[in-house]
Amino acid sequence: MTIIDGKMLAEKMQADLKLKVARLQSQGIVPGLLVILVGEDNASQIYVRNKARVADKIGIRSETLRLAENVSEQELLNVIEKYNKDDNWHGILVQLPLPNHINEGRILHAIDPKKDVDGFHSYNMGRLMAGNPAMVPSTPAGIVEMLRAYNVELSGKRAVVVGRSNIVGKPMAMMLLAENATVTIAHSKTENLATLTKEADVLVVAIGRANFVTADFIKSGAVVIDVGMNRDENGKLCGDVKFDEVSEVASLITPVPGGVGPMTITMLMEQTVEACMKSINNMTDDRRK
Ligand SMILES: NC(=O)C1=CN([C@@H]2O[C@H](COP(=O)(O)OP(=O)(O)OC[C@H]3O[C@@H](n4cnc5c(N)ncnc54)[C@H](OP(=O)(O)O)[C@@H]3O)[C@@H](O)[C@H]2O)C=CC1
Ligand SMILES: Nc1nc(=O)c2c([nH]1)NC[C@@H]1CN(c3ccc(C(=O)N[C@@H](CCC(=O)O)C(=O)O)cc3)C=[N+]21
Repeated sequence: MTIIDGKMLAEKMQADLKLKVARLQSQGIVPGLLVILVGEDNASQIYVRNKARVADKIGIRSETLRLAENVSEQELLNVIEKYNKDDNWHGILVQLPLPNHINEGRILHAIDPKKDVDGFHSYNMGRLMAGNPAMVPSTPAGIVEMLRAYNVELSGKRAVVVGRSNIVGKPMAMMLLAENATVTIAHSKTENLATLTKEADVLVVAIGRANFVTADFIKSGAVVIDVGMNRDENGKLCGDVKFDEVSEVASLITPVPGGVGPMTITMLMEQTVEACMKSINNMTDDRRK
């Protein structure tokens, strides 16, 4: 069994990105990422801090806009509109979850699809579904990168994705399909879940249930990707997969921490740089017109 080292792969990609950003900087261009955080959710605070740290390391200018828990939907929409128009910011990200009084869909739709570095706008979701992706969600994109780096064959293989959220499960299934895997999506209503997952050559678990997936869910030699970010009964960070026993059955497995998480952040940075480069090209195109 081999442990997929997401942290190391992420650091390697960050080093490449840093060079790319340095080249842009030498032309006087600095990619900018604006993160909007509403309220005081503990986990969100940590993720947002991690994003800012990685952005800084790569040379991306980032700012975290902190809004009060009770900010109105209209105020948040106004803020987004302001940054949509501001050419200094190439990426805009609204950290999820949002407080209940705010309609998440309405907020995500307000972000200019060109600046939607999370890939959550339905325009970008549609592009992914149509097989012509533009901005894509960073978690599944990072997983595809990891599978590629570890030479995991996907074409013709059985892939099972457990979880059907718009930010992980659904886009993950689309990306695996694009790699010619035979894809099944499972969720909380799925019957005989372990029988289904036992057929998977590649199993992606994104449900948010600490240590839910045990060795009896796993086909011998399967590749297991654990997206979960949970706290166990001792408050320790853990995934959706019981690592100790599943790693005995799997051929490749991601750990938590050090697996999917660092890749998520890195892909977000890559899309920010991408958005910046595209915006420059568009400006040049406009001048040519
Ligand atoms: N490492 C990273 O970069 C990231 C980690 N995460 C983590 O991944 C996990 C999932 O996140 P997210 O997709 O946003 O979560 P959501 O809560 O939005 O979705 C969870 C999904 O899991 C399904 N589910 C829940 N319980 C079960 C069960 N017992 N059996 C089968 N399916 C089940 C739900 O089914 P149904 O639809 O029927 O309710 C739902 O589709 C969380 O722990 C989150 O913190 C998330 C994003 C990035
Ligand atoms: N608009 C939006 N975009 C997101 O991408 C987004 C979001 N909202 N809301 C929440 C989820 C969750 N998420 C994680 C990112 C990094 C780690 C990460 O870096 N994890 C580290 C450990 C972190 C720690 O020590 O706590 C690791 O796995 O090694 C985890 C989870 C992004 N999300």
